Amino acid sequence: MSISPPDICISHNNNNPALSNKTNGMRGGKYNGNATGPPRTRLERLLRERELRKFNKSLNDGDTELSNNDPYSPDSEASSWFTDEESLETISANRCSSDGCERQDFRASKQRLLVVANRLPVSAVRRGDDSWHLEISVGGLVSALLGVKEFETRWIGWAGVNVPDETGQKTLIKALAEKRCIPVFLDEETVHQYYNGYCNNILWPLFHYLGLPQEDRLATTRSFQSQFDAYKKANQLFADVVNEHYVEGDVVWCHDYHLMFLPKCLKDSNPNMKVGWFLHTPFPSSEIHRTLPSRTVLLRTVLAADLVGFHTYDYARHFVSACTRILGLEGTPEGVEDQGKLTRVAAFPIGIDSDRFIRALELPQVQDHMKELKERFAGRKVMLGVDRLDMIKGLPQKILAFEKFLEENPQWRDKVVLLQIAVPTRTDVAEYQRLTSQVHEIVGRINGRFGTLTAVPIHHLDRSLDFHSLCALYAVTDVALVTSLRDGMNLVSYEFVACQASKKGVLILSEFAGAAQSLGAGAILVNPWNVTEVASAIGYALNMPADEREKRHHHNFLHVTTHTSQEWAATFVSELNDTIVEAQLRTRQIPPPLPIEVAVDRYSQSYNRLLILGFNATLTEPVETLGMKGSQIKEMEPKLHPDLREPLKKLCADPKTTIVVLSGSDRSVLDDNFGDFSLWLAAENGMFLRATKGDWMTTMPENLNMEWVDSVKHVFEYFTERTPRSHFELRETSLIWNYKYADVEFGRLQARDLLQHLWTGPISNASLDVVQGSRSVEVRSVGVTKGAAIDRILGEIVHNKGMKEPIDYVLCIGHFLAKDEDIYTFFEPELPSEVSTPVRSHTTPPVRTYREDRSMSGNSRYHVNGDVSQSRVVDSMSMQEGSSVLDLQGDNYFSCSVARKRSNARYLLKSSNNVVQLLTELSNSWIDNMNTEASAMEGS
Ligand SMILES: O=P(O)(O)OC[C@H]1O[C@H](O[C@H]2O[C@H](CO)[C@@H](O)[C@H](O)[C@H]2O)[C@H](O)[C@@H](O)[C@@H]1O
Ligand SMILES: O=c1ccn([C@@H]2O[C@H](COP(=O)(O)OP(=O)(O)O)[C@@H](O)[C@H]2O)c(=O)[nH]1
Repeated sequence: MSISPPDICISHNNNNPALSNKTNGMRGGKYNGNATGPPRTRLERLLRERELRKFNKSLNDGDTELSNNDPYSPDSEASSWFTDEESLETISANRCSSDGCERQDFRASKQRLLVVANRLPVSAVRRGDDSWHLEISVGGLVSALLGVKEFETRWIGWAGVNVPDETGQKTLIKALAEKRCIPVFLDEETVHQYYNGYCNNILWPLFHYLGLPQEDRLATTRSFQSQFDAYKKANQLFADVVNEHYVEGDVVWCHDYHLMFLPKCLKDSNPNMKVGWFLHTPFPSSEIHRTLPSRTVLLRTVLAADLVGFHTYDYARHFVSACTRILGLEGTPEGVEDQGKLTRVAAFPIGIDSDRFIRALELPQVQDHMKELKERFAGRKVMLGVDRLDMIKGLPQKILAFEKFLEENPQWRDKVVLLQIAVPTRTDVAEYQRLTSQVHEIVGRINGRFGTLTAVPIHHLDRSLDFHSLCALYAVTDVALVTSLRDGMNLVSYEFVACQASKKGVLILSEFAGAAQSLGAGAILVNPWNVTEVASAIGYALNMPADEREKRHHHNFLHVTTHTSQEWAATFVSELNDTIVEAQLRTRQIPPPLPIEVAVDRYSQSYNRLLILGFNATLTEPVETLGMKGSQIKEMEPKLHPDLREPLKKLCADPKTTIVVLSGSDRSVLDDNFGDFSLWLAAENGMFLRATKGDWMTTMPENLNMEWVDSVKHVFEYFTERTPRSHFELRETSLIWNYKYADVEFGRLQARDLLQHLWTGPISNASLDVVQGSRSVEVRSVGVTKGAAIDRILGEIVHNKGMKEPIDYVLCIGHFLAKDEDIYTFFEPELPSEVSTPVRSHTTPPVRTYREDRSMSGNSRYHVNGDVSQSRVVDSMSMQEGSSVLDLQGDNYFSCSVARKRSNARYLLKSSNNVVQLLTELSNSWIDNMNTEASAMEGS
């Protein structure tokens, strides 16, 4: 195959093709969106990345063909998992001289990838003081990652051995460097507490639904803290090694439950590092995860990553659910959001390097081995199990099901054999030792029961096989039996399918393995706990007609050969790169932090200031975790932040400052919290107003239609009854159903249902706004927004105070719903007139100017976008004729969102704690000014 030089140029300096706009010239790129411009959406970017990968693959295929005569070729005798990778590098270097620079450029642009996993692909065995033997490690994580060749990869991990001495460490580092591996040295005690203890005795069983250790529960409880400390310490050691080897632009890919702390450790030392985390085991239902004493911290540390991946959609869903239920965070279709920061969560089903298995079957030594096996088991059907000797693999259940099959089908007793490869694993953990004895005991019993002098029904091997023996075994098998009680994916099932192109044997697969979601259509799915069901599946498989076997095999073979480990890694890395691009775009849309000094300085230099303050989440204490804690009842009644009392009092006492608390809450809530301050209260989104010294008055437009209330109330009552811990409030101008203290997910489902009811029923013809908060649904009459109310409120205040000077400073801060953000634009001279809001009905256009107009009648009116506001006519004779009520001189306007990063406000304050700081500084600046003025007076 010849490959013409590509009309594609990948930037040398930029490792991420998604970021390079030079890739646009790609020939035949269907997804460029626009032929020359950069892709605009996330999907466009990802599709283009995919195209690019396909193109790169075609280049690699060219290399493979060229490499057939190469001594390092994967097909050659010298083939090993490492020489595969080395050969690619060698070929690339060799080709440079003959093939010109472009190919060299392509190679140079390979993304550097740091794979960080507890286990290195090789385990080290010490042969002497300075000599080491390296053995391939067994397990799906290693198999899959060794298939990944598209990147310039370094692997960081533990070599499975304690190396206390300096000579040993130095020589091992050198030996591993040849395999592109970098060791993390863990001492014996750390391995005991971190790996055997916390990882394999606590997290592993829990994530596989086996619960926390039951036996010797007290001892486990006592040792929990020390094991967890060791876990954190080990994760930090991994982070230290990553930091040592990290080069800017690298992608750091952390793997598995051993390293849940790692993303946080890495981001703490370098927030710009691209960090992904992938879990190879299941992530259990949040109900299981909730039992873990360190449940909160482990979720938080993982969320520090940019991208979090799982084998299946179910695991991803469970993780998001744990984050919403346990951390009280927002779960979105893209991932988990915390204060505007998104951690993307998605499913990336792993695969195998299928070509490697298919090619291996052609090798003479594999063919010879297959021949031997066929002769050895001639006249008998071969059933195969290949598992690490782990309780999650359901070995006792598998063997018992086979026993039942033999019991019920005597005609098969001398016609079938079960070959079970049981690879010893985690042998220092007591649970695994017990399992080994149990399996041996059952196998012995069955062989004694059904064996003859010349043959036994079960051949059980307590060891691992080399790659070629395994391939031969897969190829001669009639029925593979995978009965995991839970399994992240299970690559053995994939490998079996890859090796069955000629035999087309049957796969019996546990429905609790991740692989059931991808190979379920071709396999016979079973519940491994149901021994009777598995026994009858064995019978069905052994008797299956050839055409059915072929169909089933074909289906799975297609999947295994297209969803490869290369594809898996490339997709993950590409999405990780894109997540960074996306985060940068999002960051650009977030308002900058409020420059508090400037805001205070301008405040102190102005003469007639207006402060508009929201209440909930602005003047109240921040609530860290919603929905899980015992203090919910207290939180249900919003209370003024205690640290705000003093500054607020001082500000109220300043004659140059007018304060309005503008809230969605009803009047009694504002009365309770602010009754003893001297300020203005605007309740129910500004529909009611009072100076604290006076009575409530309404600012409601006169023709507000409230006929809808009863019918909406019925719907709200219905949903409140059916959603524990939800409640609704009936206000004069709106109805709000709140599920902030209910189960978040159930609340959200109910909210969806409720909206459906409303839109198809009571409000289908009414002129209403339906405003969806993050945990609430509010129905309001059209025109009930804070922005719409502010002109009426302002009119009243100007009139009431007899203001003579225009307002020359406005500070407007709140945690307002998008619908109410029209308050910001009311004062904003620059913004475009369209404000996006998540409501159905038309919103009042934002107001650009606010000025008195006496030309229409004897009374003054306020201009709204050039039109005259119909809502209120104010007699403000006190203001000079024709003059503006507002004179903000451009920069004396500070609109500020509290904790909502997606906002039209000019600035952002992180939480109400920052509001405390701001108002304290404002109040002090006034006192400072007074003191200065007093001493000036004294001086004169
Ligand atoms: O390193 P060990 O403690 O000896 O254990 C071996 C590996 O076991 C687990 O493998 C998982 O990863 C596979 C590939 O994604 C998946 O198919 C399988 O279902 C999982 O059990 C473990 O997650 C790895 O970290 C271990 O290295
Ligand atoms: O004697 C053996 C038995 C198994 N394996 C490999 O171990 C991995 C097992 O992965 P799987 O995902 O099935 O389960 P895990 O052991 O990772 O839980 C597969 O790639 C097997 O090829 C091996 O190399 N030699």
